[in-house]
Amino acid sequence: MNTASKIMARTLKLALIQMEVSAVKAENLMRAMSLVGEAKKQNADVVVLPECFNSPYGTKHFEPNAEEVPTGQSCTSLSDAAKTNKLHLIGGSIPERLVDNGTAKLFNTSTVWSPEGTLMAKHQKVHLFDIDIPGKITFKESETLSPGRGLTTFDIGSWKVGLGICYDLRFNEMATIYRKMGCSLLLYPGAFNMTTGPLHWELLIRARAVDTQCYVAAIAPARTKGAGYQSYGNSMLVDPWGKILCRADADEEIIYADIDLSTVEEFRQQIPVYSQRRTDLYDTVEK
Ligand SMILES: O=C(O)CCC(=O)C(=O)O
Repeated sequence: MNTASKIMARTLKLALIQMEVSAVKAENLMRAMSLVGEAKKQNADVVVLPECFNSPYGTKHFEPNAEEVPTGQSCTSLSDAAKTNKLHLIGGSIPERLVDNGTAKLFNTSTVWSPEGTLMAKHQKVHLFDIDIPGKITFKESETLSPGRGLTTFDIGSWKVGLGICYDLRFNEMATIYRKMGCSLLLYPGAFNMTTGPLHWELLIRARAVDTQCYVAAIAPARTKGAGYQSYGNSMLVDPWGKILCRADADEEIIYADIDLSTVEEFRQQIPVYSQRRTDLYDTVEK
């Protein structure tokens, strides 16, 4: 996109990078940057990395890999990659260290970079992943992370984009509010696991798409043999009809799809559920 068309772009080519993540941060950063370069060669306008792309996903990895935003090493790499390749880059997520009222806290944070390399937005995961399925998976992000306190949108061309991280995908109220704020595309870097992934990942992504009448993309790390947390993978992009436009399997892969604002507008016109809502009987509160 040139500068003029960027302002009004109604179609975008998205690249979702389902990358393999190792325990070595420098390796992950190099790998991410090289995959962003590969996506650029395929003419991607918007590139999205997975949740926790700079370190393995797991509570013991958050503190040693945490960085300040936007001055840390991972943000510097993301800014450079966006600027070098002249594209919008959503930096999956990283563990963020932030001193809040004199107390150091950690967040699971996604950063958004403009083609000039500037930080456009950051989203701190709002809903922490605390679950307990006996004999299957127990995970408590809140042991080490603090929850974000706000929702996050940003604009690319004519698109308003709503951002969430992984467990945020389960909360339809958040997606509904993004729709009410004018979003047409929702992005969820995420890393579902082998218990919840097979049953819920596709179901939730398609449900959020049909409910909000938005394009929805979810971007996972590749599944790595021997890793403590087995990512389900299966990154995908779904259109407002709930149709899967592209989908990865478990391994490292970049998947691509074109999105068009006309599809959003037509679907909303043809099945106009938003104007048919009985807000006299119910509503989603937007504070
Ligand atoms: O909701 C799930 O099943 C998985 C969520 C998750 O892995 C996360 O929030 O990082």
